[in-house]
Amino acid sequence: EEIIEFNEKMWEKCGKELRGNSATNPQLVCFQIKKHLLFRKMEILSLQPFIVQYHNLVHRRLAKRAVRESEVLQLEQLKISGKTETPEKSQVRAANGTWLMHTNRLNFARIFRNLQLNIDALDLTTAEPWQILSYNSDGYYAPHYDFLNPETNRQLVDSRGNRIATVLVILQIAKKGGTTVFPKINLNIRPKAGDVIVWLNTLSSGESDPQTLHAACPIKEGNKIGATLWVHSKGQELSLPCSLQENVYETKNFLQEYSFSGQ
Ligand SMILES: O=C(O)CCC(=O)C(=O)O
Ligand SMILES: [Fe+2]
Repeated sequence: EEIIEFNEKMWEKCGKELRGNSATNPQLVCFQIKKHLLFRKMEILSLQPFIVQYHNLVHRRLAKRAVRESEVLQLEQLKISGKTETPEKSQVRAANGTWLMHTNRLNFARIFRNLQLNIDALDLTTAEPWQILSYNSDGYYAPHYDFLNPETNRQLVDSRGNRIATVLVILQIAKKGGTTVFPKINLNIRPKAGDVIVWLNTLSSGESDPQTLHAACPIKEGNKIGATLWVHSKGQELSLPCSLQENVYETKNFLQEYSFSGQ
């Protein structure tokens, strides 16, 4: 991910939750999605960039189990490598992290299948392994773009395309702080455990969308755990809605991939 220069001012929007207003922007609505006799709530937080929040997509109990599974994982990882004795500390990210194959662990596999069933506009198998992030007190993820710089990630981008979308599963929220902030569009999301935030990283031209700059705000109290899938474009350019003007998918029409009823 492309890290931009770190700057404390970027945390300015981290305080209270910031959302668009559907009274002034009628496109910011909440849909009931019907799927397999279940209803899901999908709320549009922003159209450009396209950002949605699925409410309670992952059952509380499953989220808890995945947290427990990830704790064991991190211990295993420490033992295996034998050198990562302290949490990864860097200027850009102060969190513990680990990679995990999509379906290698029972509960993450369940979550993966659940996501794939519900987010059917994206082929999640193109995603990099789960990136599990555990933020302790004072932990954060500095403002960055998930979209890769093709110059410095040539091999990955050439073989799998770029990271068109990010799927962030909130497994546990911090007591205070730890919101997901998009400072350039005045969005500061305080999700619940079990919520899933999905956004597209590109403009309809396929270029990186500069408005997708985002961060995990510093944790003030408690411990936040999230699991990210960075979804690559390869093989699904044609399954995304297209624009007649350009030979690329049209993110504004992404919505039409969903079947929904009412508001
Ligand atoms: O934890 C968050 O709120 C943000 C995580 C993130 O930006 C990422 O995984 O790319
Ligand atoms: Fe990110």
